[in-house]
Amino acid sequence: METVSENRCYNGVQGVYRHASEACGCDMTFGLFLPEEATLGPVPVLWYLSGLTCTHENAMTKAGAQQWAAEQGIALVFPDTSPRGEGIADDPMYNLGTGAGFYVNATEEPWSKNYRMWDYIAEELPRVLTANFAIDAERQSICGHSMGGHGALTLAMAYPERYAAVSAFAPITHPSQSDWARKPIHAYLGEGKVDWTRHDACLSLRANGYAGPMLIDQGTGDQFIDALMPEALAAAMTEIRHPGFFRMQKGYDHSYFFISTFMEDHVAFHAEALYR
Ligand SMILES: N[C@@H](CCC(=O)N[C@@H](CSC=O)C(=O)NCC(=O)O)C(=O)O
Repeated sequence: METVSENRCYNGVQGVYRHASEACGCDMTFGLFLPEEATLGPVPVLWYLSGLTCTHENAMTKAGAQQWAAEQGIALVFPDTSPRGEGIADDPMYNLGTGAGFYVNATEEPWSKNYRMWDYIAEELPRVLTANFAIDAERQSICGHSMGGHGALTLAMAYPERYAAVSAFAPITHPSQSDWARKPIHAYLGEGKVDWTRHDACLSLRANGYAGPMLIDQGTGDQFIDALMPEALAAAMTEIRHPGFFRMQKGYDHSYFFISTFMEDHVAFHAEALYR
């Protein structure tokens, strides 16, 4: 593993690292914030899954999460959103290919060789983190934004024993019905072949339930709200009587100004679940 950079940050270290990924068949870069407590022993970790067009860098530099994670003694991991680089399949559309892995294991050509973001996030990167850093694999929690909110919700619902809690900022809630997500997920997994109970949070919630803590923030001024379908997740949560928090935040859009405004709440929410 290669250290790309390390900067002191809120008494901890904000690092960027690169490693050869087996799951994605290429080098992958991720950001990792380690609080001061990591110098004494393994610390809990909060995953942040980013949205369309993002690299590991967007949330790391714009979400303002480190100060709250430092207060709680929690590590933050900022993975990339897709495999990328020379020889990796891509598409001119911003919601397919580079920056748009949608947290699935592609089965269709030309994507299946590299686009295995589900395995990368659920299997490979956790191993890399615990082998190289003071991270406690028994205390993980997960959040995300937009496409990353979809990833966080579906992974948390698939592995309820692994993640202490889930939260999302403006998640794509119902990808089987969303103009943003249906087409790319069909490209990766094949139209008519998608197990939507695994890759659609609303359908997963209805099919399998989810007992963990859940916090959703959605801006009322979000320019992409039609594709995100917050009403679908609110309905699914209500139907299964999930005791989660679903907050419509007046006037907020889809940007990192929205995310950074509510990041303190999300980190505190995960800390409560991780230290329970
Ligand atoms: N290219 C599109 C949308 C780009 C965009 O808004 N991306 C969001 C995530 S959207 C859902 O997954 C984002 O986080 N961008 C990075 C950032 O730093 O803001 C367009 O331009 O309309």
